[in-house]
Amino acid sequence: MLEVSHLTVGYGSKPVLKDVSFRLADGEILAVIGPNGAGKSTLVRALSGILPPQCGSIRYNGRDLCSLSVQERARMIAVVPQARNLPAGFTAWQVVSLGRTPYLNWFGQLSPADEELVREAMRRTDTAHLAERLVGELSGGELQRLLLARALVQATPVMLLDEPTTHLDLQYQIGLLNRVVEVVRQPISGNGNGKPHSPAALVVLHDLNLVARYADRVLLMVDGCVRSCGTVSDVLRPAMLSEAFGVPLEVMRSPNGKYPLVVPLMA
Ligand SMILES: Nc1ncnc2c1ncn2[C@@H]1O[C@H](COP(=O)(O)OP(=O)(O)OP(=O)(O)O)[C@@H](O)[C@H]1O
Repeated sequence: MLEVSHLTVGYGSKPVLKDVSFRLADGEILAVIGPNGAGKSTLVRALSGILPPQCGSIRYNGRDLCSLSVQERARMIAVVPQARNLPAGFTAWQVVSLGRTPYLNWFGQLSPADEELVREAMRRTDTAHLAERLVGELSGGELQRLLLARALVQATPVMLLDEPTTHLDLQYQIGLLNRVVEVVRQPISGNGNGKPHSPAALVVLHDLNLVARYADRVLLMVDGCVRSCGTVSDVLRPAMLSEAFGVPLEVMRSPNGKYPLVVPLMA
């Protein structure tokens, strides 16, 4: 269980996240939504350890993440970032292999088991055919899938994904989120003790209909604060969403009746 309590974080002394609290259970997908500038990426940066808390705490199973070494944290939290400053001269295989860095011995070489994990993650993310390609030659969508593969081989109990569908076409958006669901429900082992472990996934998403389809719970942020946190039907309410996003929105049922469908009301 990841527990964020009364977290206040900022750049310099000015707080951006203010008194943010929520929980994320193992095997759960929590979608973080909110308007531009609400603090979603700042939350990902804080959870990944880039920004230290000004107040409050971030704990996993009671352990304060701020007390961990860089290597310990890398075994705890994997990030699929929005920015892709990947070294252009690396092959796709090398980039995915970097996910095993926190587990490598002093010589820094992948074991046959590590290589098998890399192959499995590349199969699962439909990137196996790219293994020998240089990342500088790949499309945004291909890079996004590689970054998911890298996070998978890191085999951490918590995964943070910051707008992972941004550069993907509709087919790959659905494919990527299906894979996140698959990993959360049927994880791969590789965390050193050989036991598969269901990670918790926090996913920043802008598309509210993908949120409705894929999230177990939703965290709505406005102006650095938690406006609402709960199930999809608790949070995807027309009045609350319209106020948060500043446009009138209606929430209907999808044609198959299974999911809420968020529709902007155009004048
Ligand atoms: N490096 C930085 N230095 C100073 N302020 C920053 C920095 N990065 C973000 N901010 C500010 O923090 C606030 C929250 O930004 P953040 O990127 O977390 O929002 P967001 O919800 O992820 O937005 P978006 O949906 O546009 O990606 C904004 O006011 C932004 O200007």
